[in-house]
Amino acid sequence: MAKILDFQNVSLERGERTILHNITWTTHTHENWAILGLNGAGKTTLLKLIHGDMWPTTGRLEVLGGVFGHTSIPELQRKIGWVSTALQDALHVGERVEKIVLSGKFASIGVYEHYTAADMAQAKQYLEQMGGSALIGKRYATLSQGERQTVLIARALMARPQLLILDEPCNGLDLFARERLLQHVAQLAAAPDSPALLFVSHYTEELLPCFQNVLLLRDGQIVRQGTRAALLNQAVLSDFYPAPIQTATLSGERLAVYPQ
Ligand SMILES: Nc1ncnc2c1ncn2[C@@H]1O[C@H](COP(=O)(O)OP(=O)(O)OP(=O)(O)O)[C@@H](O)[C@H]1O
Repeated sequence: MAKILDFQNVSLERGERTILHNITWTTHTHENWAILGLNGAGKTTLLKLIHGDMWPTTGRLEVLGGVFGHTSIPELQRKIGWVSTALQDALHVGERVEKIVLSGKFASIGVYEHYTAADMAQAKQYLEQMGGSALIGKRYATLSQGERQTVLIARALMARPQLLILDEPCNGLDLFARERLLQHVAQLAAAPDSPALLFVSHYTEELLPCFQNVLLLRDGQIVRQGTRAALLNQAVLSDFYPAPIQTATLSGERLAVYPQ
C-alpha cells in the first residue's frame, strides 16, 4: 500500500517553544484516521505541516510521495482537500451553492475559469453524495452551518484530492445535523474512489467505525496511535486525558467520553 503520510521524528519549534515533539507516524491509502486531542494539543499545527503551510524544524516529512524540501508545495496542496470553518471567511458567500462547489475544481475561491457542463454535473453529483441536493440554487450565505459543511466537503471533492482533511467538521452543528453529516462522511469513506480521510475532533462519539485508526495527541506529542478497537476504551483514554473520565458505549460502535 502506498504511503499517504510519513512523519519521521518530526518536531516543530516556534521561538523557544516546541509545538510538536518527535512525531513518527505513517498512514497509507485506504486508511482513514481520526486525530483526537484537547484544545492546544497541536492538531491544527499537525494539519498545517501536512498541507505545507508550516515546515518541520527537524525530522523528515513525506506527504503523498513528496519529501519536504524536495517537492513542490503548490502541487502537493492541489492533492489535499482541507475542510474547515476557517475556509468560509474566504468564500464568496453570495454565490450559489453549486458554483461554490464548482470552484473547488479550480482551487480558487470564486469561479473565474471556464467550466463545462460535465463539471457542473459533477458538482451536483458530489452535493447529492453528501446529501445536499436540496441546496442547489440556494445562496451559500443563507445556509445553516450543517448545510455549509456539506457544501464545503462537496467543494473539496471537486479537486479529486488524494487526502481529505476534515478539521472539526461538526463544530456548530446541532445533534441531528451532526448525525446527518457523519453518516454522509461514512458513506463517502465506503465509496471505492474515496480519498484517504483525516478527521480531526475533540469528541470520541464523532469517530465512526470508518475511522479505523486513531492518533491520540497531547501537548504536541503522540500519546498512542493504533486501531480504534485498541484505543477507544476506558483504560487507554483514562491514561490519555489529564483528568478522570467515564465512558459510555453508544450504538454503532461509538464511544462517548465525559469528565467524571
Ligand atoms: N505560530 C505559533 N507560534 C507560537 N505558538 C503557536 C503557534 N501556533 C500554535 N501555537 C501553539 O501551539 C499549541 C498547539 O496549537 P494548535 O492550534 O495546533 O492546537 P489544536 O490542537 O489545534 O487546538 P484547538 O483544539 O484549540 O484548535 C498551542 O499552545 C498554540 O498556542
